[in-house]
Amino acid sequence: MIVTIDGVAASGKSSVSGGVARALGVPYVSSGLLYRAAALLALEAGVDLRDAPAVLGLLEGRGVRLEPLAEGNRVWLGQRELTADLHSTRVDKGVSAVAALPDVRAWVDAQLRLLPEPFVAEGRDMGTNVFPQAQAKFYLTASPRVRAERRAKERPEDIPAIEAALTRRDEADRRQITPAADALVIDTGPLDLQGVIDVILSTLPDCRS
Ligand SMILES: Nc1ncnc2c1ncn2[C@@H]1O[C@H](COP(=O)(O)OP(=O)(O)O)[C@@H](O)[C@H]1O
Ligand SMILES: Nc1ccn([C@H]2C[C@H](O)[C@@H](COP(=O)(O)OP(=O)(O)O)O2)c(=O)n1
Repeated sequence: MIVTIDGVAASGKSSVSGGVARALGVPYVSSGLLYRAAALLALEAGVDLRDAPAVLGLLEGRGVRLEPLAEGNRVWLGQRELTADLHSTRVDKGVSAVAALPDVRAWVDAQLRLLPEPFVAEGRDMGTNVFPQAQAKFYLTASPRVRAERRAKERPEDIPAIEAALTRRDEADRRQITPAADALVIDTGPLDLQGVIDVILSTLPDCRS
């Protein structure tokens, strides 16, 4: 069983996926962390974020691995854990450039398709491109202001700066942010986290374990 939860930046994908996955008793898979790892490695190596062969070389040559645990995803570079470094403002700024590279997307997709079912997968194109066969698909939205207010609790910048950066990233990611035709689109603006999780679980009665 695969459930996909896609959506725009800071719409609640990873928190909601974690809650849904816990309720189902399965792991969740945070695909964006692999794009974030690609950006972090390129930034650390001083590689141009648009240089596909160089970025791919960093990913393939150095053993980047996603560990999709039920309690939270971790990313490893050999023995070094990258997880804590993946949500910095500089990675936020650089990640769309590496995510636009078709070779990097193909590498991420291949990693994800190797994972054993069942799981909840979250990102941008889980329901459209990576797991079109998923049993249930959701797409989370919220206005840039609502998302910025949520993110302001996790980032040092103020709400207008975060809102501007989110809007820029929506624009940069626009190719990847089309909901699957068979996804249920949920505006999370009026809902709290548990409210979103409950909407999803209420449509999944047969998938509960
Ligand atoms: N429906 C919601 N109501 C209030 N806060 C939320 C909601 N969904 C997510 N959040 C909070 O917003 C922030 C961004 O959520 P996150 O799951 O990281 O989003 P994404 O994975 O889409 O970037 C987190 O601090 C999270 O707790
Ligand atoms: N399946 C995916 C997941 C993420 N991406 C890209 C788009 C985003 O700008 C970055 C980071 O994604 P992530 O889900 O971690 O970012 P947010 O938490 O939504 O801010 O990666 C993608 O292109 N395809």
